[in-house]
Amino acid sequence: MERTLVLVRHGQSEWNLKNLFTGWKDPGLTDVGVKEAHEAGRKLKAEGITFDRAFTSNLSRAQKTLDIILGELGQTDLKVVRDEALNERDYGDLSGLNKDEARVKWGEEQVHIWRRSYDIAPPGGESLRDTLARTLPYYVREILPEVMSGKRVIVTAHGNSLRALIMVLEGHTQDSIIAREVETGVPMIYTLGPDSRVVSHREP
Ligand SMILES: O=C(O)[C@H](O)COP(=O)(O)O
Repeated sequence: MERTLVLVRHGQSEWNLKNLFTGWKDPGLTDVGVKEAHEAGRKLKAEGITFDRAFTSNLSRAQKTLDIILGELGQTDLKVVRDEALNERDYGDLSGLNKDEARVKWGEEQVHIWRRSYDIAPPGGESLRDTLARTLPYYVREILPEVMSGKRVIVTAHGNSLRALIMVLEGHTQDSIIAREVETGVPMIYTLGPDSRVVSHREP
């Protein structure tokens, strides 16, 4: 049985372009972000992949990315499930601040720890562990059963909500997840085995 799960980080957002911490804030896609989403859809089409189920967050950049991908696949009628469990990591007090200015204020190392560590939360926000604590139960409860029943599933979400899921899917440790970057608009195609573990992963 085919068990396909595709994860896509939204295309470039207005705040990615401005280099601002975004988290639960809701900026739209830039023109580049829209292009990246079309490109993601075209890549999936070239792979011959269509979907039976689609999940996204409560934030417009991920929703719009999904709409564009489904448009490229001729699947605009597919029902989309939106849930804040898939939202970006809450960046707390950093939300809206410039990432370079934050490095000047708090130092390169501290900002990197807030952005990439597993268990150190930015002030007033969520660590990756906190993010995992909401994305993983949602994945197990809502998404995984669909994949395991042979439905082809797409999830469009965010750099850190996806890093949380990827940590489990790719079997990263708290150390190895630090270096796992997720690019905007690049489809990550996973095939799962009968025990729900990943047997293959590619990024066309
Ligand atoms: O929320 C944000 O600012 C970005 O989408 C992801 O941020 P990061 O690259 O700092 O993890």
